[in-house]
Amino acid sequence: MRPTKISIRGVGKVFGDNVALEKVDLDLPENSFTCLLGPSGCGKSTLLNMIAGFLKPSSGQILVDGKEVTAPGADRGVVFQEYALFPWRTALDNVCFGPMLKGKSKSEQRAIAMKHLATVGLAGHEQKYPGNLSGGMKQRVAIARALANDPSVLLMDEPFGALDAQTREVLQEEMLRIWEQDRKTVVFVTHSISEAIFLADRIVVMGTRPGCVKEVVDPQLSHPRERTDADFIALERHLKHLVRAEVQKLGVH
Ligand SMILES: Nc1ncnc2c1ncn2[C@@H]1O[C@H](COP(=O)(O)OP(=O)(O)OP(=O)(O)O)[C@@H](O)[C@H]1O
Repeated sequence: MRPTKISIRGVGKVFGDNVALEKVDLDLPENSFTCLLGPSGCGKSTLLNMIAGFLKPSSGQILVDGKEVTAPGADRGVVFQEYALFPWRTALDNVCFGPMLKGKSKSEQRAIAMKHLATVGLAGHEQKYPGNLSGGMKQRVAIARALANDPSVLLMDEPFGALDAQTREVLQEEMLRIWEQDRKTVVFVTHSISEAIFLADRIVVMGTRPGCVKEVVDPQLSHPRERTDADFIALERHLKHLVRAEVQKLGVH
């Protein structure tokens, strides 16, 4: 049994009279790759933002390494769907930003940034500005930027949601390679059932009204996972059924 890295204990979140999440209990082991899957509005981003420390739970608590999360911290790197890069800084300078805030020297910043840009396949593109990078490349920079702080937890909110299908599959493979190399604890929000099965060793299916954990599935499939394998398809069918039931609860068909 791996030690628990992130412990979510009886967590609820209300926004005014909207109960976004109710009584969420989850223990995520160290080095695990968890996907939060579920229909729009079930509270995936809210849960991720609470782990990140951007939002506070209305009830319950979230612990990382046994310590309650009360604010954002460098131990938790975050990657959003909308790249969130500084357009006026080169790829290199975007990635240098975290190490700079940590007080690293210019040469250290550069060495760290070069290393992580190479990890995400962007060696040779360091001096390009975000405006001259494709969506996939921008997201690679965003991942490198998160990795440059050497967080032990990587929180990703639909990071590949804005990419075309082909680029998305390539980045999913890259993400697994990075995770296998680095073994961070990853929490990854997605709408895509196939993305969740491809990536995760734990899939948390969330339900709606109020947002909650509906089922936790640990795909026992070896990597690399093939989307055309019978086991992959069987799990896809099961998850589709679960998610569809939640969508139908919302009256959105
Ligand atoms: N800052 C906020 N203020 C008020 N309500 C909010 C806020 N953030 C989220 N909510 C509400 O909380 C609920 C959960 O939203 P959340 O964005 O976490 O869901 P989600 O599963 O991530 O959805 P999506 O897949 O569409 O991104 C929704 O009803 C949403 O309207």
